Amino acid sequence: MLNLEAHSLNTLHSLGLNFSTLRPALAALDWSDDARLWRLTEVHRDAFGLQAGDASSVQARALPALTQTLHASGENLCVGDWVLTRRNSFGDHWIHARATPLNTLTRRDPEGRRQALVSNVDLAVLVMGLDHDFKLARLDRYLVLTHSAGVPALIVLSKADLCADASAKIAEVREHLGRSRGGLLDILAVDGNADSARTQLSPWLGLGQTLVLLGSSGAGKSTLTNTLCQAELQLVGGVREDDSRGRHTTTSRSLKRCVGGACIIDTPGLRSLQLDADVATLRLAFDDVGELAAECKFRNCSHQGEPGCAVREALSPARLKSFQKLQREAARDQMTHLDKREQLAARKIWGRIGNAAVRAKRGD
Ligand SMILES: Nc1nc2c(ncn2[C@@H]2O[C@H](COP(=O)(O)OP(=O)(O)OP(=O)(O)O)[C@@H](O)[C@H]2O)c(=O)[nH]1
Ligand SMILES: [Zn+2]
Repeated sequence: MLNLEAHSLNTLHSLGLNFSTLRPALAALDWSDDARLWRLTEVHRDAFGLQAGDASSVQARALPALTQTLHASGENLCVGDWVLTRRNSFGDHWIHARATPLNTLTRRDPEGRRQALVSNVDLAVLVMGLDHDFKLARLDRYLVLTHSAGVPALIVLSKADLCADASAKIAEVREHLGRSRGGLLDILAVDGNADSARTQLSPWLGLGQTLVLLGSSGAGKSTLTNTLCQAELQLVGGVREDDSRGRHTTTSRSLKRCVGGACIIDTPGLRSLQLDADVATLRLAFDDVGELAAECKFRNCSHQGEPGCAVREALSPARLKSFQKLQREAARDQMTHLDKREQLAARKIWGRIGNAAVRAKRGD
């Protein structure tokens, strides 16, 4: 039975609980034997950090039965989840249930397995530095991630204090994204160390909101988190001067409460973001391509050079390149094991033919 008297709604709201939308998922859980509701705020190797509405926090482990059930459906516990625990006779907390999340940002790990990064978020803040970190193709990729999860996104260009003309950079991003909407709310340029960053982001920092900061290592996520929380909560790492790459200071996702009342999940910089989006999802995320494609001369236009291609005409070449790259990735991920073996075999044959041709030319 849903036992929320024990957890004052107000305090749970301060942890980001949206009770009206999450109620069905919570009601479906096993609340027997004094189960307690927590928000999962940290993921460690074999334990989870949990916070309750009254600001108490504990370390807990997940019951193998829960982990296995989630695993079977390609899911895993992640920061942002709402979970129930019970204590055993030693007083240890064990997670036995998880409320089905309202949304989950998911990627594929290097082995191709689905990996939930964060769940139940209201806004994804895509942080990109106005130094060597600035890459439009990365934004395209992150926007597919957020769009396919149904999470609105805000682009925050950090290190504006190091950039001679931050407004021009905002304009560059706007031009690149063209008429794409894709759940993008705004584009800001901030100095992550300055109080003004807090003011700029204040419309999104209200009580009950959960924000997740995403971006590469050294982009300035922890710096911004500290400013938004007005405290030195996160270790801030240096950037290697030669390439502005960060040092991966943040090693796990964790949830902080910021001054305006919102909760902020800072994530470690992702070295690679392999999307978990199929070709159809990708088309939805690139709504600008879909819209323009309707105006192409040929209905099955591949936008690779056909005459009368509205996509090539109106879309920025860099955005089209992103779309085509991500489309190839999605198609490859969608291939069956057998398809992949066949493709590999074909590549080997072409490789051998190529080598033979080279040898013949050299007269070996
Ligand atoms: N001048 C300036 N420096 C910044 C700004 N934001 C971050 N930095 C610096 O950039 C470096 C990396 O910042 P972090 O906040 O640790 O980057 P991160 O994205 O959290 O990196 P990971 O934890 O590795 O994912 C630090 O030396 C910061 O001081 C900014 O807006 N202006
Ligand atoms: Zn076309």
